[in-house]
Amino acid sequence: MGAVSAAALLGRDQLPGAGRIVVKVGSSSLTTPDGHLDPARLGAVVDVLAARRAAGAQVVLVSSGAIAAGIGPLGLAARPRDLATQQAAASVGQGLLVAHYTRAFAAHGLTVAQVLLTAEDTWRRGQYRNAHRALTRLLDLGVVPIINENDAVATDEIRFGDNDRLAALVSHLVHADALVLLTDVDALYTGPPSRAGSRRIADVQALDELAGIDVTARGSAVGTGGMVTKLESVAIATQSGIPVVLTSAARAGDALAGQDVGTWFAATGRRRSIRLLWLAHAARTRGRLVLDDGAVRAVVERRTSLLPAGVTDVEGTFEAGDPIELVDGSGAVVARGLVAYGSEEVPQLLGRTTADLRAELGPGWDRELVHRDDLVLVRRRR
Ligand SMILES: Nc1ncnc2c1ncn2[C@@H]1O[C@H](COP(=O)(O)OP(=O)(O)O)[C@@H](O)[C@H]1O
Ligand SMILES: N[C@@H](CCC(=O)OP(=O)(O)O)C(=O)O
Repeated sequence: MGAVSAAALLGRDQLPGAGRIVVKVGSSSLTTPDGHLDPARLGAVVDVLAARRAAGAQVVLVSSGAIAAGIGPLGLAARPRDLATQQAAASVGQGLLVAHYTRAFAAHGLTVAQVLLTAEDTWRRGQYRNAHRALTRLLDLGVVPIINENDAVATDEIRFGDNDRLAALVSHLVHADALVLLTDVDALYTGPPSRAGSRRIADVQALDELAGIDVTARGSAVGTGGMVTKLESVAIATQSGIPVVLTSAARAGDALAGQDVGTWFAATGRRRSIRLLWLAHAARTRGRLVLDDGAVRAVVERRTSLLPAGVTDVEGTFEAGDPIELVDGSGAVVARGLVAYGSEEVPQLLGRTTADLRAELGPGWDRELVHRDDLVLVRRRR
């Protein structure tokens, strides 16, 4: 089966031929407003995916809904806001969610697997390899993996919170041919769908075309990121060569059949490092390094590593390997990177040449603060 496509799908009409797809379905498409699973709507999504499996495609399902499905059984009045209660609700809801999926897929003769991931599992090398190996083996065995974030163990700092970006990283992880984002609106609109005059956007060749559209309106009471995180997900996928279709769960069948529904986002880039995609679009940074003008030019124009000599200040608390921001003298972010030292070690290095540091502190202290392979530039608004 076409695990790694030679070339990206060029349009929605090629979707029926996709060999491996990742489908993400949001909480609002699976649950009732009073915090219970809606077996009819869940079953409708499963019917569409099972048909796709029967046609020979491999399908990975990224399903939200654990927290929303835990609200009713726990007798909560609304979606909890604090992390501990969210984790409790997710732990209750996740079991119910997978029980429903297991039954619904079994009715089509299909076996499912539950895979719970944290953000780090999608980009840290060791975890990434394990997740990749497990998922590809499951797909080869004909299983439908059902992925969710491991809400019960993810802390506030490392948590995605929404599954949109997780789905894009999973698409990269499994070398998907396409990502399908299913939500409670049938497409991306020029403004909030409820506002008169908002129009459906059918095709997006490059995300720059979306300047000016309004995605700020909050979504459903149970969903998390609204359209903002969906567009971040689209950026991650399309920039690494994976096209995206965004539509409603009710239109999933039509979308997978290649019909003119939803919004099609063309692939714009080629497959690239998942670590850098995560760093650019999904990582929560832990601190900042302030760069002098020479260091900004070196990093931005000459794409060099960041050396301690060009850094004037350090903010925040972080450990070696953590994501941080690189800012210029005015505080504008110029890049994001994985820092090679902890924040407690940095002050003694500032403004010093690597030769001085080696002479005074010893070998190992002359390494880059942020290596160029661990840097992504942030486009600055002029
Ligand atoms: N420009 C827009 N086009 C379409 N939907 C939008 C737009 N701006 C905001 N939204 C909202 O985004 C919501 C979907 O996000 P969300 O509730 O997080 O869904 P899910 O639970 O499926 O992840 C829609 O209900 C819609 O009201
Ligand atoms: N992991 C969480 C996902 C949170 C969530 O609501 O996401 P989404 O509906 O995709 O915006 C859960 O299963 O509840």
